[in-house]
Amino acid sequence: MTVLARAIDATRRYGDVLALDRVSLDIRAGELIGLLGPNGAGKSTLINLFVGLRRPTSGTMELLGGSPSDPAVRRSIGVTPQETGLPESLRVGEIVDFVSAHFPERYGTAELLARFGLGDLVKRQVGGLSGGQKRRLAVALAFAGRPRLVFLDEPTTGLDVEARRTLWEGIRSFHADGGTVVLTSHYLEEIEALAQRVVVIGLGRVLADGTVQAVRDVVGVRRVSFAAPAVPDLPSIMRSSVEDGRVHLLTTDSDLLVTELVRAGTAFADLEVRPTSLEEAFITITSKEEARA
Ligand SMILES: Nc1ncnc2c1ncn2[C@@H]1O[C@H](COP(=O)(O)OP(=O)(O)OP(=O)(O)O)[C@@H](O)[C@H]1O
Repeated sequence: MTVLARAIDATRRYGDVLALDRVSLDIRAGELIGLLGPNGAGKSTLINLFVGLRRPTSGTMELLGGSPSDPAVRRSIGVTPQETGLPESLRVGEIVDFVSAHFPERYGTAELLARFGLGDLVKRQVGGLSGGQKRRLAVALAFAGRPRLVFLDEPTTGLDVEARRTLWEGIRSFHADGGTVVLTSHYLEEIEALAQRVVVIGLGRVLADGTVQAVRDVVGVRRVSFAAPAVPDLPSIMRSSVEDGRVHLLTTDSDLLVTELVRAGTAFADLEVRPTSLEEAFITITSKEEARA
């Protein structure tokens, strides 16, 4: 399969901060890739290197057979950064026309807006849009030049459920037409809904790269908590803490942990088992990585 973009041993430092640590990654034509990771993991930095907004401190980035710093190469990609500012006094249709005019190929304004559920807003001034509508417009603009490859940094931040689904439909239809998409998200649910391939980033490194199912197994950590006087010492506990008299245990196998608790005769009350937040799962995974490093 054709490789559209490639990171080869890419490292990026900001002063003392090592934001990306020798990342190698291929983005192949037709893929819909989710970059998943906690705050500060390095997702935006990786996107910024791919689209030529930053250069790697060491290593190489390739984009569409050339360099991301070449404007001619960048004309074939679309990008929505994490934060965008749109001119408030322009109308939605005018902004789409303005952005599209920079590209040799483009969607019709009405078609592009319809794809992202913004068809009724073509005459509306941007200043009069809701936050969610502005975000959808910013994402739609990444597609204005009929790109081969689109990078979306947290495209659905601030959107309600319905707006999020409309946006997903727009992304899916671009992908169904043969487009390639790389998007970042904190939400496992979003990645599951959209992506076939998930790349988990933590501490500037690729911690997992595979199908959604494979990665779900990686982050399949559960939190078992209960009231007890002391933290038990059991093999299936990955990490433990005590807060206000409650013991919190992280484990990949909550059934086994509860069995072990009972077998060990641990006195516990008010048992609760729930999925960890992605953040908690990542803390566990990345701390395991740190211990290994
Ligand atoms: N311009 C900068 N100057 C200094 N440090 C930076 C800069 N940009 C990013 N960093 C640092 O690099 C690390 C990676 O940041 P990055 O924005 O790539 O992470 P992220 O995974 O996109 O996070 P988030 O999910 O919060 O957007 C963080 O520690 C961040 O503080």
